[in-house]
Amino acid sequence: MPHKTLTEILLIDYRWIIVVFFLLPASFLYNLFYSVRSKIIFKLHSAPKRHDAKVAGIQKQVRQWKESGSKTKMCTARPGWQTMSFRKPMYKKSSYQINCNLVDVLEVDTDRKVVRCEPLVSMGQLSETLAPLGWTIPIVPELDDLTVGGLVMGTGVESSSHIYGLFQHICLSYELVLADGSVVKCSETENSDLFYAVPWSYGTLGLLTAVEIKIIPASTYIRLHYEPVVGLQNIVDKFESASRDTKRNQYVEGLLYTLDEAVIMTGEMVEDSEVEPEKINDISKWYKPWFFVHVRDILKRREKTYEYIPLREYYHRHSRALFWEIQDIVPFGNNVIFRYLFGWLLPVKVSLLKLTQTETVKKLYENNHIIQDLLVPTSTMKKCCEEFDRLVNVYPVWLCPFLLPNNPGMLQPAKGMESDLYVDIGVYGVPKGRRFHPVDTTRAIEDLVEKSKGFQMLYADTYRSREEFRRMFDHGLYDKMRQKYQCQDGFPEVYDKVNKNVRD
Ligand SMILES: Cc1cc2nc3c(=O)[nH]c(=O)nc-3n(C[C@H](O)[C@H](O)[C@H](O)COP(=O)(O)OP(=O)(O)OC[C@H]3O[C@@H](n4cnc5c(N)ncnc54)[C@H](O)[C@@H]3O)c2cc1C
Ligand SMILES: NC(=O)C1=CN([C@@H]2O[C@H](COP(=O)(O)OP(=O)(O)OC[C@H]3O[C@@H](n4cnc5c(N)ncnc54)[C@H](OP(=O)(O)O)[C@@H]3O)[C@@H](O)[C@H]2O)C=CC1
Ligand SMILES: CC(C)=CCC[C@@H](C)[C@H]1CC[C@H]2C3=C(CC[C@]12C)[C@@]1(C)CC[C@H](O)C[C@@H]1CC3
Repeated sequence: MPHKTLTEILLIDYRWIIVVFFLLPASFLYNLFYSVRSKIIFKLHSAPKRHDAKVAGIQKQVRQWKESGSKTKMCTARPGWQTMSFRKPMYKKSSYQINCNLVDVLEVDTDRKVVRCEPLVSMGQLSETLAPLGWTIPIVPELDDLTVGGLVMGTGVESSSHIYGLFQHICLSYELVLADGSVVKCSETENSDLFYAVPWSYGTLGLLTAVEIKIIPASTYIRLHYEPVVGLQNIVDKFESASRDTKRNQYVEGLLYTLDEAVIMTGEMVEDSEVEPEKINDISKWYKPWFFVHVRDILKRREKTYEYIPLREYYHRHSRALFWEIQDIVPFGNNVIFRYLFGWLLPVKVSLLKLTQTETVKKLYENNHIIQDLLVPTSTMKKCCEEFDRLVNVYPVWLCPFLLPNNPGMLQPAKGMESDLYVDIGVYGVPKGRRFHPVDTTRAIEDLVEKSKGFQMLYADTYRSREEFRRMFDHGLYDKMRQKYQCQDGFPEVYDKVNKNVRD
């Protein structure tokens, strides 16, 4: 690397100074402000009254776009640095941006078992609203700042997905503003073709304005069992059998620490009366070790054990360490002194990290880092883990099972007519293999995923060509919906929003 300036040294080698002294306090204040605001708005019940006016505002903007000659395509005005992806979308600059300031939980209907919310509601905000009422959505993707809109239009997966499927599968209806400015509601029974086409459409069929999501009763604690397993075949067998045992295991997750060693975690909600107080672990308390370190210690001790974790803390267990990505930015972040002094300021907001990363840091990540989630049938899990080990050799690896039902839409299960059990293999970190090349290696991984009849999560870089992309994702229904709702002028195709050339 050429000679670095003092500013570069500060921004790359000592990025933690910026993070610890500026970004952490800023994240804390930001979260505090919005948490208080969200509570007040929810208590006042003012959001539902304002929702229709806000939707009318979006319709007005779409009509203005039409009147201005529909020259460029539309997208939301949410700035690229705020999104939960390593990249900034470049198409935003040249698109007609529609301001969708829809940030509130609208209604919790415990009779119908539904929560209705606006698309910018975050997972942290939603779990914080529902938990005190004794309810939860069945799948809570773990990073606090993931939004309902992003998870519907992209996808969401969590350790309860082996029962409930992906985030789209717990959604009951969507309200959208279409390219002609009209508002439409779709569900399994109303405009069902549109309902099935919306997930993975990345805002290219319409602008999402509200989502109804199923809710289930929530306990205060979950009992989490940790089982260290040695040998890849044993790991795969244990993971698969745990995932298929949906009666016993409400939550299943694996952390693979080497190709041969993993901890498989299974959990269930428990009544307060079942909780053994001496076995409670408040894992998100500021002085506690990061979750993946806690689990690694259990692996080192080869200790089969269990503990009781407050439900919200379990849901957001990977937020504080951004899975394990924060260790590259604040290497001493898990040190006990740091945790006691600054731990309470975590998690740092991904959006602020993105906003303050310099071009050099971005290039460093681009060339020496991988962030990918590969969704493959569990029958191919062993082969995929072996190949990812050969290609990138990054650990820990996140293993999260999910059920893929045979619904119409972009994702078709490998087995054709039947729903299938899949696994999300998440590789995040610095590849140790000397052979790593950002494009060639990612393409090799993508080829393997395609051969395995799997899918790539699209918040991450994709180097597929348009044809390869269309082979991975079934565009049959999507193309029909784009025609039916005259999207050609209004919105780009999914590929034109997610391919590497339109992301910086
Ligand atoms: C662009 C953008 C715009 C937004 N606009 C709005 C808006 O206008 N209105 C709005 O309401 N929200 C908005 N949000 C969402 C908001 O900023 C936050 O993401 C959200 O409110 C944070 O909620 P949280 O309490 O879960 O987060 P945190 O800051 O993590 O938590 C707050 C409190 O919960 C505790 N806590 C954290 N994790 C756990 C856990 N696992 N278990 C138990 N306790 C825990 C903490 O100790 C803390 O006391 C916006 C987000 C974005 C990205
Ligand atoms: N556990 C998990 O499941 C995790 C999931 N993720 C991924 O992160 C992404 C979500 O991140 P987040 O920051 O919340 O979302 P983003 O802002 O990244 O939005 C994702 C896509 O959804 C579109 N979109 C969002 N809101 C609307 C709306 N109201 N109307 C129309 N289109 C909309 C965006 O369109 P536009 O470009 O026009 O704004 C964009 O194409 C998903 O892709 C998800 O798969 C990441 C980490 C963990
Ligand atoms: C559980 C699933 C499905 C995905 C988890 C993905 C996360 C690990 C990544 C999503 C966005 C990523 C970003 C970073 C680290 C990894 C993620 C949190 C950075 C914070 C890394 C440092 C850069 O400077 C900014 C990145 C922003 C996005």
